[in-house]
Amino acid sequence: MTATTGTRDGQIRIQGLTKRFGDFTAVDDLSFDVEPGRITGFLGPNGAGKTTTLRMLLGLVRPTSGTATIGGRDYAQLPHPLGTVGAALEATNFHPGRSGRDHLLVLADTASIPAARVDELLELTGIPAAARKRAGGYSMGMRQRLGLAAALLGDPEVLVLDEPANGLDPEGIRWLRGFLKHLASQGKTILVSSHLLQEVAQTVDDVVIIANGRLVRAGTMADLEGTPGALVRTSDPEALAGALRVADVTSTLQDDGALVADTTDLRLVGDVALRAGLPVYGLQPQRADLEQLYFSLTEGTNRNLGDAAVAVGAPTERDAVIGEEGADER
Ligand SMILES: Nc1ncnc2c1ncn2[C@@H]1O[C@H](COP(=O)(O)OP(=O)(O)OP(=O)(O)O)[C@@H](O)[C@H]1O
Repeated sequence: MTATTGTRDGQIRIQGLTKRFGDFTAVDDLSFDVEPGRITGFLGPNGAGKTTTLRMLLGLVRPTSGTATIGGRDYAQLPHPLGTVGAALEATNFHPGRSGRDHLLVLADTASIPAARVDELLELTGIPAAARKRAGGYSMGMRQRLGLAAALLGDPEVLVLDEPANGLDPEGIRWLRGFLKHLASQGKTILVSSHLLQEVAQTVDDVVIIANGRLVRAGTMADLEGTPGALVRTSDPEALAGALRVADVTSTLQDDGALVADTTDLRLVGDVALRAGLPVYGLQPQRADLEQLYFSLTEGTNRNLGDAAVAVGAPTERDAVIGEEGADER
């Protein structure tokens, strides 16, 4: 593959990317861009093809067709891979007898990165003391932080993180959010996968949603959430809709009888109702129901599980699947 034209430094460009395993198409003609200085959520149900896409981007799996480039180059063509892209694909199992710090020191040494950088990153990821203990007893959250520190060793302009919030407690998720926002504010390109839109909704600027290996939505989080409105309940919603129209506010009647006015000005809606002599039983800001929206975009597309399992969110067979990967890639 050759360099793609029209891409900027640090921009990820996925174009017509396809991966077939035998008869099975895991990633199907996928195209999207990921921009520097922004956090992009890469979303899809279990088995949608996120990890396979990330592995192609990182040169770990060969695409059947299409390209996945960073700053216009394939991973294999990057002159300084560690300084260009850092990745944490899954919470790695570190050598149990070695400390996390020693693990990073080995990685740093092979890339001629000074040891001081390791300690700097352990501070940044909040594990300076814990990382001196044997990795055998590390929690999932601890392994996630260590994986993040490893990804940042070469101070890369692009960061690719597969389900980084897995295993983090609420405080850890909050910390991760702030940390990623800080890195994005430095101009880094950050691609974060998750199978839950709500988990990343407060973190990401952009979203790329895939299902069955295909793109179903790409855009800003703000666009996905839509324009916020005001949800109002009254005795005669039709009459209130008419009164709002006179005040230049359009509204939509929901199935449950509530009216959603196309404005964030709750006071205006209350005043209009008062002037129309209508009682207000409830008045609140209305935002998109992200869970419902995400479900409607990806409904029934979990390819790792049967339909019943999708409905109850049962654990996945991903580990077994990933274990098989080597066979195909030899
Ligand atoms: N080596 C392989 N051989 C055969 N099928 C594979 C292989 N690797 C992945 N798959 C299939 O490709 C699909 C996509 O898997 P992938 O791990 O990329 O999904 P994902 O979106 O990352 O899901 P998860 O959230 O569970 O990690 C899965 O349904 C899986 O069964």
